[in-house]
Amino acid sequence: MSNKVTFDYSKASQFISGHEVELMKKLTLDAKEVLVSKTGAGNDFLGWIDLPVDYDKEEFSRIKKAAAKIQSDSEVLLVIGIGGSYLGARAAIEFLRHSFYNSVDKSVRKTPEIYFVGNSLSSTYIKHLIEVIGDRDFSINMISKSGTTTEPAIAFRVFKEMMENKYGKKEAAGRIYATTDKARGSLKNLATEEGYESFVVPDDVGGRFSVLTAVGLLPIAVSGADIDRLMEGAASGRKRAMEASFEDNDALKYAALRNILLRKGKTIEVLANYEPGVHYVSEWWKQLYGESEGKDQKGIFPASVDLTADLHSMGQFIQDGARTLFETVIDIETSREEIILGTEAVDLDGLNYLAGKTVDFVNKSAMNGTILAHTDGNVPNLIIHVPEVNEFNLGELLYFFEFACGVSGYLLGVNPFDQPGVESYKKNMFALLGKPGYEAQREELLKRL
Ligand SMILES: O=P(O)(O)OC[C@H]1O[C@](O)(CO)[C@@H](O)[C@@H]1O
Repeated sequence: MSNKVTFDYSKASQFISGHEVELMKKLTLDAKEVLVSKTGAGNDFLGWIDLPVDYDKEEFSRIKKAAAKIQSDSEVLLVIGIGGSYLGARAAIEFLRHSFYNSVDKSVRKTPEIYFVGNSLSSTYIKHLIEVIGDRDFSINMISKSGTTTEPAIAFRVFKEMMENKYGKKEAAGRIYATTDKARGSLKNLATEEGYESFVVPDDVGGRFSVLTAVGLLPIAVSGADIDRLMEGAASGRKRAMEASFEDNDALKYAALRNILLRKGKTIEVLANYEPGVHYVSEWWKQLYGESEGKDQKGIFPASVDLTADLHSMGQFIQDGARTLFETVIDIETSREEIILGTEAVDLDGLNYLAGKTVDFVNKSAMNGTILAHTDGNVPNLIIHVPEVNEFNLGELLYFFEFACGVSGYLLGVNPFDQPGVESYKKNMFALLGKPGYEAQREELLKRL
């Protein structure tokens, strides 16, 4: 067992031969060169590559100070944001902290409850969250790179009003933290006008690559996780991705393997986990790969399953449905907690054969059995081994996925750093809402409804 996050395609050997990897190696190394020399499409959005070793130290220490203040004066933190301004923080907190973070006793958690909002337009969700906050002290971290995204802007309007009613405008301003562009956008203007403490999403870091900026770091720090170790892990992931030869370079091999499989008709990648705490890492990964690669009528559709739960729902399809899938399993090698099964005097549930074994042994047996079953069902299985759950390993894992994504996008022949397709629904929504400037589209759409 390695003490690093590693990529393993040994279980896919019946689907991919050595010479295919050899042929893809050259293309992959070329794609890596395009990425690191910053000569490819979207090269003005490559600030994430060096972030783990070259970040704003002054801002990093302000993030820690702000986190300490929120921990000391708030029972609840609201994190308002969507997509890349939401998923990284949630992924990290759910991965690193208690499975029942918000409901476990404060003496165990020791930090504020953290709720995410502004990632839907549900008035029910917002109203219920207002009830959860009740009359407790709270702070807001409003996150939007553009500063104009509708979902978080709507939530912010509601919770800003709630906060100003509770504390008055001046004290409320001291409880609102804005993470946005350094100069542009309505959120930046509002923050300057109202005097909110502000953190920057660098111009050259796109939303889905921003988890290691203040976007992710402030909420993660409030949760009590160690952001220094997170950055150290990412720096280690960066060193390996930038410097290792192809044979020792897990990020490059992952990019190569998924593109070999795509060219064999495997157009869907299912990211599978066996730990509920990994669920939001998959959600973050789906945006990373979906927005980066799904364009020009190309790409691998990123899907995810939480196992073993989904073996009892989606398992049938993975085993036996259309053979357009490959699976990438995130294997958390060492469970954070251990439960040893006891012996029953009368073996009514028939589980005495497992007495003395750990629940994680059962989980790993399910995982290993499933990898073989799905492989037998002609679903190539790739595996990412994570030795244990900690900040360092998460940093390595996040960077591994980001670097592989950039390389994979260039292998596919797309610009991995834009997302033109997300504008279409926005235009229609603005037209239907009656936003000034959208009058002509509104008439057209109303006729079609
Ligand atoms: O941080 P912002 O500008 O609110 O954007 C949130 C998300 O919305 C998108 O722009 C898509 O509309 C994503 O790329 C981004 O992560």
